[in-house]
Amino acid sequence: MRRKLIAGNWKMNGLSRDGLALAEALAGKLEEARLAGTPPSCDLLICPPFVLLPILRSTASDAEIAMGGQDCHAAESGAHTGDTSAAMLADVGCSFVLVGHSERRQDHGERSKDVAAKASTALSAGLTPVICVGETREERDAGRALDVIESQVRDSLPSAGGSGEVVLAYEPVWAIGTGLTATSADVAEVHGAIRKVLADLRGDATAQATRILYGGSVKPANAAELLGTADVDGALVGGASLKAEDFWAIATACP
Ligand SMILES: O=C[C@H](O)COP(=O)(O)O
Repeated sequence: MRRKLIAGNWKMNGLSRDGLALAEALAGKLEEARLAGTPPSCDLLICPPFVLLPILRSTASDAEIAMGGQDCHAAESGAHTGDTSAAMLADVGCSFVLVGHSERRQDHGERSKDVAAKASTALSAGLTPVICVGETREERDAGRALDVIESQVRDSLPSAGGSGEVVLAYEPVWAIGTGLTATSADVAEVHGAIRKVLADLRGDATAQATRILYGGSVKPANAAELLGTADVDGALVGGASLKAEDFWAIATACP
């Protein structure tokens, strides 16, 4: 049984006071729910901007909210101005890191082989990489969505020698921040295809144990349907993760 994971990607939003207020509001909701004997049935993860991680560390860890970075470098350390290593993320309390988000692929020219290298370094640092994949509108309209996603999964997974949990996140690029979402049928088809690739590469047991998240305009209003879709093991939430009420409503929509 895969426990659902609701992950908030705050992207490049919020100053320290905003981040702290958001984390504290979430922690408060969790505490209330635990005291009432109704804790959410999912794991919670927040991925704030790098500079907020040390500031949020104790609030997150006291509330048992996992923290993740939004990216890491593929190298362990060295002359990489402006970059952050996986070990640095672990050092400030992260247990996850997003890799290969479409905004990184678009804005920074990251290719799947770069994503695989980052995922591999993340595993070595003891982090769980959340490997993001997804097709563009043009690719879907051309009937190439499944091919594109399958090849992104194959090429973005760390080498088979790497051990440790990975999480996959399917985010159709055209659904990110647009208010558009894939239909449940499309999501089920893509998630099923991703699980098949995982089974092919890593075997059935690993494929069945691996969480595959959906991302792209997940909101309180559509969360229950998306989270109830076959092979959907959680959500990677952007805009709606910036409001504690909305993120909490998504978390509590987990079946
Ligand atoms: O990482 C999160 C995704 O890019 C989804 O963002 P969104 O929920 O604002 O569409």
